[in-house]
Amino acid sequence: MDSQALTAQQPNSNPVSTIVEARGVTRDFSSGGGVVHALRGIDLRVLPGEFVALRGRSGSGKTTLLNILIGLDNPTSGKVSILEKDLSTLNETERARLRRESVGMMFQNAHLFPSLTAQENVEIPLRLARVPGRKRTEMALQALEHVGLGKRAHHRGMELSGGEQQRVALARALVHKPRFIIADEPTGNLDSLTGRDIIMLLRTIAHEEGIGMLIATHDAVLYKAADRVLYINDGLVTSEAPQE
Ligand SMILES: Nc1ncnc2c1ncn2[C@@H]1O[C@H](COP(=O)(O)OP(=O)(O)OP(=O)(O)O)[C@@H](O)[C@H]1O
Repeated sequence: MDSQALTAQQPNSNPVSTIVEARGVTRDFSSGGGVVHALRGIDLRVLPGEFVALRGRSGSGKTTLLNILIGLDNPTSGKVSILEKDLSTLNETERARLRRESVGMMFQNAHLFPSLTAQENVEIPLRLARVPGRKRTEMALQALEHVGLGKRAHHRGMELSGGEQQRVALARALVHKPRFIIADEPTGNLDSLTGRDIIMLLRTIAHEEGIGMLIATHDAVLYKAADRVLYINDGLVTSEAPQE
């Protein structure tokens, strides 16, 4: 492994008590001559090994919050830390590096390259982190084994079922051994049984590997499986369901 790939793994070994924290986070957008207060003072914390669901209606601010929590967008006010590092103290390059090294992401769509094999898809973040070829292959195969897809490693994205594609996406999110996984509706395109398998897999991995996971979802199975459910309503997060 080259020196850059080695440095890429170092932050993942520091012990921390908090994976991600938001304090007083607001986000205003200018829109049509007015201002939209998308987030209105959000406080939350995800601890190592916690599997947390984020529940909220369309337009409640989930995507805005997720983007801010991984430093893809800036809050209007308030503070966000990942692995106890205040994101406002990092420049764009440092944030991108923190994401590459410590954050895994999943979405409703697996976003695989259809003509690449499962293994090649999982190797993509390792290529970005400049992990050399043989090590890359070893890590990708290990991640695919981990999600129960060792036997599909050489199948192309387009030859896999929806559930298998989402497992490949999970292997890709896990391959660089992140500390924080953020997911936006990861079971949204799956039938309920396949969705349940993915949820249980995510939960087991969070608990066994101490990865903090925050999953925005409308999936009732996920609310039940979660260690905690956070509710987002009109730009505010609470631990109690809001009054309908
Ligand atoms: N770039 C933007 N400019 C103006 N308003 C925005 C922008 N992005 C989001 N908003 C507004 O902020 C609020 C929260 O949007 P957000 O996309 O975070 O909601 P969401 O909970 O993710 O919704 P969904 O579940 O439908 O994806 C909405 O009122 C939205 O219209």
